[in-house]
Amino acid sequence: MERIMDHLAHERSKAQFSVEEMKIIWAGSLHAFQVSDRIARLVASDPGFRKDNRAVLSRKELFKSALRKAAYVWKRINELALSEEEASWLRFYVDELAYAYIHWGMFVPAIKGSATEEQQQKWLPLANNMQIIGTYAQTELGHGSNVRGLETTATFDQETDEFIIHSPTLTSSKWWPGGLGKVATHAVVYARLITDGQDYGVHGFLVQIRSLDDHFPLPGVTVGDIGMKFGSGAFNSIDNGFLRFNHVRIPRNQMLMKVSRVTRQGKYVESNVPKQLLYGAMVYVRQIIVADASIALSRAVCIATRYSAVRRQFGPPHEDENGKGVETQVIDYKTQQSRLFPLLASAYAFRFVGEWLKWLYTDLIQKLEANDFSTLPEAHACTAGLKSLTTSAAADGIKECWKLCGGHGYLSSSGLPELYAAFVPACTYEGDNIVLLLQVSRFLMKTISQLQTGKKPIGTTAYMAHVEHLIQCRCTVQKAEDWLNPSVILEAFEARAIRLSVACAENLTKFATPLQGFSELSPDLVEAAVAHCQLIVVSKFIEKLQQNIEGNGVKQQLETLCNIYCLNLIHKHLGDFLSTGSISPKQASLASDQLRSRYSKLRSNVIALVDAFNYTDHFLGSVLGRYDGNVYPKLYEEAWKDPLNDSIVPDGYHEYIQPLLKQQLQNARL
Ligand SMILES: CCCCC/C=C\C/C=C\C/C=C\CCCCC(=O)SCCNC(=O)CCNC(=O)[C@H](O)C(C)(C)COP(=O)(O)OP(=O)(O)OC[C@H]1O[C@@H](n2cnc3c(N)ncnc32)[C@H](O)[C@@H]1OP(=O)(O)O
Ligand SMILES: Cc1cc2nc3c(=O)[nH]c(=O)nc-3n(C[C@H](O)[C@H](O)[C@H](O)COP(=O)(O)OP(=O)(O)OC[C@H]3O[C@@H](n4cnc5c(N)ncnc54)[C@H](O)[C@@H]3O)c2cc1C
Repeated sequence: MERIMDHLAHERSKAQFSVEEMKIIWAGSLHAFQVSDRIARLVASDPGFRKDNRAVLSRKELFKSALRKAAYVWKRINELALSEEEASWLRFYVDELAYAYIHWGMFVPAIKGSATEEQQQKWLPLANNMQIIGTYAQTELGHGSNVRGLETTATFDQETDEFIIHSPTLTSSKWWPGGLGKVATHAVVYARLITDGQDYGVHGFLVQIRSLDDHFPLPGVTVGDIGMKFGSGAFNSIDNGFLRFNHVRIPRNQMLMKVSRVTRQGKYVESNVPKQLLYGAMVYVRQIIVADASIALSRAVCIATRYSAVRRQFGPPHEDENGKGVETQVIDYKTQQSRLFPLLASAYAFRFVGEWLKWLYTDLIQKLEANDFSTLPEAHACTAGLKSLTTSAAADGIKECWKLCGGHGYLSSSGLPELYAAFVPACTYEGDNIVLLLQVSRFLMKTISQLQTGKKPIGTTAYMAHVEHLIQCRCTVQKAEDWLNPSVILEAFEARAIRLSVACAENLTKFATPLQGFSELSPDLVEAAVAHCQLIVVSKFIEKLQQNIEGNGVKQQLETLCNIYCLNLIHKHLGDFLSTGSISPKQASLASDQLRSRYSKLRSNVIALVDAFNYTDHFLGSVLGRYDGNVYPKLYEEAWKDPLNDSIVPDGYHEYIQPLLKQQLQNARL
């Protein structure tokens, strides 16, 4: 036991940089670090937030436990008079999915984004004080990605000055909204607005669905839970629900009227803001999900890295600090490094691009307030594309981390199966990842076509202004060290991205209609979108390194991580880089040489680099990822806690095992 604890301490002593300074870089600022650190400790030390083994709880127990914690969170927020920032850290570290995620993450933002000032004044205090609990009811049984295809109707009745909300078919039943099944009292419902016999498409409506007295559904409302989801704990603490309306009436002023409104006379009036602002809550949440992807991936990487330093298999006998013969730490196997270190680098890369995206979103909101809608298409493309890229990579990365831990990774007590099950739906919710990449490609094709009209591309597409150079430039790498030059890396990624996009644009012209072309070429368009999004991540990582980064050795570690992130992408997408002529086979081979050498450089720092995430053992929830590396005794202890070990002889022995054994013994004696 002592030996293992000493082992991680030895790993930490090898770090070539200041972990405390890196913690601040990871958190984003000294202030962010201090607040999150304080709240993380507060949560970890409060028995009310203890994490039971969720995998062994029944659905009802799990759900009730999430309700209890959500209520306790609210109590502590009020008792401690926490600020909004502190409250969201508290919810984050409690780490139990519950209705509050949708209430705060989607219901409140939808009201803020789509309601008029007057409507906000009425509804926000109710929501902020939790006098009502809301959900976001957009998806239907028959329609998820295709929002324009939603079937629920909101028909204006001029006589009573009301909208009649109705589910005309089974497929129009709302299906999936979190917190809807058993908790929410209200919902922002997306429905087709019909007035004067005309269908004006999908709009948002605030609808009360349950009584605030006895919690029963209101007349005309049928509501329930959609059933168990993948993974034993994970998302099953949330009541994703179904919802059907039978001519439910709401006052006219419960239509969210910032984008357009219906007058007392039933006239549909558009405002001067683009209709896409109705989708504002999705842009907001996609941006948060990118940050969430870096957190989910970094949790898994932290577990796999610490465990890989503890776990020993094979190898020439080494001597430990006490001169005792020991096997090789699995982290020293080059295969382990080539699977693990790019994930560590990705966690950092996603953190920085998430930080930038938060800035882009804040900037968008400021511009929207000043009636400047010019950056909305780019914000949509960036949030959609980066949500897709980072969640797909994080979900795959978490799964890889579990395999990196061998058999023990498959145990619930490793924390990895639940982390995976809880995170993998991020590839689907808030927009299916492929559908979102197709949105990015549409934006890219539009940008390329506008180049011919002389319109200057801005923001993340600014590189497209150099199309002529990027189409024909040759990569200048001659030796492996040349790959450490950021401008060389950037140009290779820009060349690959633009060449894939231009090829798509040229191929699209070969089809009878753009629609047909988009359909036939969609796999290529998705690849072009991925290349563009990877370029954004790469360029934001490089930009981060150009900032003033303080702390002993911190910048050097980030440079190594950035190199690993970029070179590993080249390695993984070699087909793209070679087929577009962005690099040559010889340069590809030099990139691989450089990548190997970066792994060696990083090796002695990896434990400290995961320590910089500053995750408490409570938050990590993993025996394998414990800070002290005391894995084996704790695994043994956890095994004893399994309900099957409550009794020596299992329930069922007398019914099923004993008679069987007896019968077989008798048969043998005969
Ligand atoms: C909730 C808390 C979050 C915190 C996260 C943290 C932790 C996570 C933990 C737990 C998470 C818990 C819960 C998860 C919640 C999940 C909630 C949901 O899933 S809500 C439902 C989300 N649904 C979708 O995302 C549907 C996806 N589909 C769409 O978004 C759209 O329909 C579309 C595919 C993008 C558009 O298709 P279409 O081609 O029909 O486009 P139009 O509608 O005609 O649009 C035309 C025009 O508008 C542009 N545009 C589209 N979307 C947007 C947008 N959001 N913003 C700005 N602009 C947009 C589009 O590009 C077109 O432009 P143009 O080409 O110029 O005409
Ligand atoms: C855990 C979880 C929580 C959720 N929470 C909420 C919530 O709170 N509120 C809410 O309203 N919704 C919620 N959703 C629903 C979610 O937003 C939808 O599932 C999502 O938008 C995808 O839609 P879909 O399920 O209809 O998939 P589909 O669109 O049916 O996708 C199925 C397949 O078709 C492909 N596909 C679809 N369209 C195209 C296309 N045009 N081109 C190429 N391929 C295509 C997709 O790539 C995918 O492979 C939640 C979902 C999950 C899993």
